[in-house]
Amino acid sequence: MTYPGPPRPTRVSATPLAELAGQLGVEPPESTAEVTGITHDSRAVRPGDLYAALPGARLHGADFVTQAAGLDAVAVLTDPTGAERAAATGLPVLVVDDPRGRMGELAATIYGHPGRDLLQIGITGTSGKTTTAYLVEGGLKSVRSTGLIGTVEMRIGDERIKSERTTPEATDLQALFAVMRERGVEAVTMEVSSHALVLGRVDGCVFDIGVFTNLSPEHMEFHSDMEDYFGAKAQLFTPKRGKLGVINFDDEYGRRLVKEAGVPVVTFSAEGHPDADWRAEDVTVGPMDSTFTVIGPKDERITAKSPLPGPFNVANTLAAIVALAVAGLDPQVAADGIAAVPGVPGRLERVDTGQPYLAVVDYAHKTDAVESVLKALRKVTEGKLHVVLGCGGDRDTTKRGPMGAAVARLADTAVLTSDNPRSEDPLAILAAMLQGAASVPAHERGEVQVFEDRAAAIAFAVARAQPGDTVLVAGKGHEQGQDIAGVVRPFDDRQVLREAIQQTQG
Ligand SMILES: CC(=O)N[C@H]1[C@@H](OP(=O)(O)OP(=O)(O)OC[C@H]2O[C@@H](n3ccc(=O)[nH]c3=O)[C@H](O)[C@@H]2O)O[C@H](CO)[C@@H](O)[C@@H]1O[C@H](C)C(=O)N[C@@H](C)C(=O)N[C@H](CCC(=O)O)C(=O)O
Ligand SMILES: Nc1ncnc2c1ncn2[C@@H]1O[C@H](COP(=O)(O)OP(=O)(O)OP(=O)(O)O)[C@@H](O)[C@H]1O
Repeated sequence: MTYPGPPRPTRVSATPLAELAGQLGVEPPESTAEVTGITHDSRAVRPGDLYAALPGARLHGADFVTQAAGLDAVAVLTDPTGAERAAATGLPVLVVDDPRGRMGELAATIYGHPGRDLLQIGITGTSGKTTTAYLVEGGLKSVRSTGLIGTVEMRIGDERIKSERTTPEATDLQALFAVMRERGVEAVTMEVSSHALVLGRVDGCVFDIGVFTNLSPEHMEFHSDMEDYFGAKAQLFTPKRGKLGVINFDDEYGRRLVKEAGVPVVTFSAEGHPDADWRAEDVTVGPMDSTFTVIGPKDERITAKSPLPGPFNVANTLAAIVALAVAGLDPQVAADGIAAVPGVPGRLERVDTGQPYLAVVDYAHKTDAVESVLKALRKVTEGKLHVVLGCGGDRDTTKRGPMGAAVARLADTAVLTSDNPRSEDPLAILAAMLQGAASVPAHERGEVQVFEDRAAAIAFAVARAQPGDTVLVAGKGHEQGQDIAGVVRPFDDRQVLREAIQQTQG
């Protein structure tokens, strides 16, 4: 299948290859080639592109130069190990030690620094990036033409494009910014993952506002330890990447970031901490939303509503209001726009077929998120809490035990099941979760069941539900596939849950 890549701008002025060589500080090749685009993926090459042939963990882009040349790339950027293969195509080649680390700045040049014409708001943190991004976009919408980039989708105004990952590669990101600029977008809100910060995906960006939500153990297959993870996130709050930070004062790592950030910061506290610049007070948590008052540094008093349940969504909502306030919006206008957001796909998304109990799908797939969402639902459920949960394969293995323990402790019925086992044996993943569940003392533990088949697990949880109970299907959220042994089969928790409920309704 051809990888289509992201949308591309229709108007790009050509950049002489020699100018790009000058930018990289390498000898200009004997070529009059002019570059009108850039991609790191041979399948996405368009005529006039510079093809960045990158060394990867599995492959080397230089193995695909023939395809790139066949699609009319005009030159290749690569590292010394790819140089010979690239030169064999006859195309001019630019060689640098770290092409991945240089392609962001080249992409920004090739597309004419589109980010400079956009208000850029970047959101980072372990949990809450997607939710906060949707809330910021919702608050901005009534006053600016907006773009959104994140895990669920990319939006250019009203056009929606499926996302491949949380933060696109730099070549795709700069092209996307250029398309946004071309279509009159004024402000872009995007999620900035720690992978993106480490792998140079946001090179070429200087965010007007960076938002930090929180930090807890995650991605330990990628980061050596929490210091490394924190260091990656902190990059967004250096002059190279950002101008101003909006930081969660309730989070331990947030308070540390306040001291270590290299840019001015503004703090917020959903717990009403008096030392925070902006704080939430008089919080009333309802079953599906929360209301509160925001107190600002100049004694502003804003009436706010989080359109999603749970105390953590008060924090996400407050973060969004503060980000927009420091961007110059009237905070009450921002809060009103946010209150009207109809929901965020797969984030505490309700499935309602008229059943006498609450049924929700959520993307919680990290220990901290699982704990937050289960505690939040504990508060709103009138009856028992039945939870379906799995852990992904080929990802951070350290969270399997803690997630099993968390669900065993906080749910009345914990139904452990598969969640993208990928190349791993689903039963081995489940065994690790079960071990965690078994570590919870029997008197603190709910019923624990195991179903390798996710649809069977969902049906079991639904069969347990009584009027007033809550069924949570956690982990996949908006996702529409289940990766078993490298084959992605269609699977949408929302649909499977709906069908399971309907079956019980006869
Ligand atoms: C660790 C990581 O992020 N790896 C990314 C990296 O992989 P890699 O450098 O090892 O690439 P590779 O597969 O060896 O291929 C080498 C090169 O050959 C190129 N290639 C390959 C095949 C081909 O036909 N033609 C071609 O040109 C590839 O585009 C690549 O440039 O570059 C690839 C190309 O862009 C990415 O697809 C890949 O993301 C993988 C799939 C991934 O799963 N990343 C996840 C972990 C990720 O980035 N997650 C974050 C965080 C999400 C969160 O917060 O939870 C995200 O931002 O999404
Ligand atoms: N501020 C928060 N604190 C703790 N948990 C949260 C917070 N916001 C959301 N969550 C929980 O984490 C899940 C993921 O939320 P969201 O998608 O907004 O975060 P994310 O940072 O984009 O996550 P990911 O990196 O996994 O895509 C939600 O479904 C919810 O259960």
